[in-house]
Amino acid sequence: MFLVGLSGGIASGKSTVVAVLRELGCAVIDADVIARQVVQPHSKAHQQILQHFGTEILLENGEINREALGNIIFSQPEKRRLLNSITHPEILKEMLKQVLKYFVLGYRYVILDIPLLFETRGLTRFMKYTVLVYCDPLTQRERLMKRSGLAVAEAEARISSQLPLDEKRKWATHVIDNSGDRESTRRQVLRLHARLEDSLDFLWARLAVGTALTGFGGLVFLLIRHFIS
Ligand SMILES: Nc1ncnc2c1ncn2[C@@H]1O[C@H](COP(=O)(O)OP(=O)(O)OP(=O)(O)O)[C@@H](O)[C@H]1O
Repeated sequence: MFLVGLSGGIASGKSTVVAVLRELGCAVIDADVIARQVVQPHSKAHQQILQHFGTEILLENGEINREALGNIIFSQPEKRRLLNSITHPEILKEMLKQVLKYFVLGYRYVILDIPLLFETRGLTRFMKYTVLVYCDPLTQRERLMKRSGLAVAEAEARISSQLPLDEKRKWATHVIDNSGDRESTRRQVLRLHARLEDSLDFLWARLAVGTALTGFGGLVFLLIRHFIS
């Protein structure tokens, strides 16, 4: 099995692409969903966040007020680092669990949908391939304005607060251009899926685990034979 990182920019079409991949039966791990799960009440991260940020960042139902927390870390970089040091290990642990689940289930590849994949260089090291869901700047702005009911200036401000898609494009091994209609995007996703399914890269992980299990089994066998003889 191998890992494929997927990312894009605001309103570039990640959800649209992921919907097609899920429809094809692909294994997709959504980092955003996991980031929400790991801070649910009674979790380790929830308790640590409370310890460091106080009860004022709680909603009435006990959940973390993401907007309030977002405002704090936006203006205080050291708080952002603190929050990341609490949540990132938990997110990675959960992702790893899900990757293992899909490995056991026999999937050839797993897609990790990670919003800041290209900004977090350390992560791309673990990906065999990286996919950028691209959209030309004008279309991206138009779709964002329509979807979120924003004025031109607001949409531009949100887009320019991110690393430009043309910059991310340089880092991606595959690009899905979602500037056209949905059908064109769908065709590109089908082609990409076919290529990834046909790739023999998945064999390396199976071979490595197979070799390790055989080695471990052999060791156990030798130990048993040693102790009963
Ligand atoms: N090919 C397309 N043609 C027309 N509209 C599209 C197309 N792709 C996406 N859209 C629309 O553009 C908007 C953004 O798409 P989508 O939600 O897939 O992007 P996203 O990258 O997941 O966004 P975000 O990360 O900001 O939530 C949505 O309203 C969606 O319906």
